[in-house]
Amino acid sequence: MLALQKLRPVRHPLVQGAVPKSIRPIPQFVRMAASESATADIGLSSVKVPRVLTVAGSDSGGGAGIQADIKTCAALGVFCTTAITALTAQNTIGVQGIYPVPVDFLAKQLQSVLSDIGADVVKTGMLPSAECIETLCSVLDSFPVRAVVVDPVMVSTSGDELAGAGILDALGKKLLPRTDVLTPNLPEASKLLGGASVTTLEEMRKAAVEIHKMGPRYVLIKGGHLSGSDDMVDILYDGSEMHEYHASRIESRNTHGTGCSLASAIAAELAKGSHIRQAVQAAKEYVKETMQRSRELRLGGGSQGPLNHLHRLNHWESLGRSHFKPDSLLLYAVTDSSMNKHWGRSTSDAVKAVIEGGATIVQIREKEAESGDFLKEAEASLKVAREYGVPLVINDRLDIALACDADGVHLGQSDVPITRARAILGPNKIIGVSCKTPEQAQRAWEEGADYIGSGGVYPTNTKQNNKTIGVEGLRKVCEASPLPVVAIGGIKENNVKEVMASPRPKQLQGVAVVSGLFNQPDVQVAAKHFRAILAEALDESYSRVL
Ligand SMILES: Nc1ncnc2c1ncn2[C@@H]1O[C@H](COP(=O)(O)OP(=O)(O)O)[C@@H](O)[C@H]1O
Ligand SMILES: Cc1ncc(COP(=O)(O)O)c(N)n1
Ligand SMILES: [Mg+2]
Repeated sequence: MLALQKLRPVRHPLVQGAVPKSIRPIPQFVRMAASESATADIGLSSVKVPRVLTVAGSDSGGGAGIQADIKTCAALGVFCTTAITALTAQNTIGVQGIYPVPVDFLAKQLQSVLSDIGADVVKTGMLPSAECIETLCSVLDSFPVRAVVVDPVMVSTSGDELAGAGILDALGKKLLPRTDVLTPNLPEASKLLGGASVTTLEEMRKAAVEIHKMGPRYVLIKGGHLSGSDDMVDILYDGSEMHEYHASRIESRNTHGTGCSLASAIAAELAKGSHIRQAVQAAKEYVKETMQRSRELRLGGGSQGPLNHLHRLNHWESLGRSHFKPDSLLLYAVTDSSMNKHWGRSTSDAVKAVIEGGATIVQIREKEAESGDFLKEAEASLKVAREYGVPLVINDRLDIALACDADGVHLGQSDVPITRARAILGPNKIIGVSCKTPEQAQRAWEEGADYIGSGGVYPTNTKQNNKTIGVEGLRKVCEASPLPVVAIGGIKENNVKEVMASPRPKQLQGVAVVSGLFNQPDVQVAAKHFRAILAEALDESYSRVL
């Protein structure tokens, strides 16, 4: 039984002297306030849940605004109430419309929450007008809270204006003196300083000192807009000391709402009782982890994708690929009909033998055959692969892949664009892409590929004028995106271990082999050899880790 905590008397405007008519509370609030003390009298225990009230705009796209605040608070174990200042129509492309909420209705929302549930910390986001700021300040005077975190949202990451002219004056005169933590991004810091340049670390430090003079107890200048820097550093200034919070830049299209999420995470940590510097550190960690876990999220077609705030509760990235398992890239058999003809076997026989030897995925690759023959070969091979439950993809030819309902397709850089292939094949087919460079890998990921084939790692004669990238080039491609990677090009029994040696990029899943499997008298035995060598290579790296 929780010890009955002495409930703070509800400080209600009616007992606090005159309150401007525009925000005089409606009588029933008085009853609700009284009921809280009634509960205390009959001894009901109550768990003291940390509470944040967010006063911000609604982002229809779900990534920023009160949506980001609610999810961030939920992820951090804090109860979040809301007072909506504006509705916005926005998505991953930008802001298409803003509808400010009438300020008297903003006042009603604030009173409803603060006169009943109350708040430990208030966090503000989009405040579209000076009247909105004045209304908030009046209510804060009547319902004081432990801390006020202000994210001075004026320009969204997508570059859209989110606050009307004239709010700077109200912000400076009314809200900043009531602010405990102010969290401007670089464009917002510049706006607060009348357009001064805030684009370097040194200028961030100077801005923190100048903005601190406007009244906030702490200023946190966020460095997410630092261009050309791999260090996403934020600077916290308390009037005497500067504290820097560093993080490596995370390459991701999903950065919408990062600022809102950082500020609401700070508010949540303060509500849980952290000191400001601990709160900022914890919030920075949360945003970094959330960005990392959101990289693979693909929602919307614009460049401003949302974060997966509740990534600790769900693992969408694996859901997104239920049709494809990265470890199926372990031994990737690429058929070659001329080799199979040379050894007197059909492609489907070769497919059966290589799967029985341990191949984990098969690619039917035909550069010469007529479409009709290619389709027949693909259908016969697919039938075999389906019997063993091994995925089978078609090289280059989207039409053949569609015609035989293959499990997917493998595209070269000059083939049908990934987005078109995805639009045609749908979300449940496998799309692999050949990539030689980090840029190609980044693009493959952003456009929705499931895996990357990278090489040629070694010189090969199964593909004409194929630039060799070496193990180093392979690793650069691996590290450029979260996509699983299979190494290809001149892979033989005697160099598999070099390719798979540890420390190995976590994206590298296996090797693709052509002549090492099919220019052999016995395909099944060849596949078994590759599987044995891979097992040693993986075991070695595992044992080395141990
Ligand atoms: N690409 C990135 N990689 C790592 N951290 C980032 C990245 N972009 C922003 N951040 C961090 O996210 C937080 C929000 O910063 P920022 O994006 O500048 O705010 P806003 O969303 O208001 O523009 C800061 O802690 C910043 O350092
Ligand atoms: C309703 C609303 N509030 C805030 C932001 C800023 O979000 P960000 O700058 O992180 O994209 C936004 N885009 N929409
Ligand atoms: Mg941002």
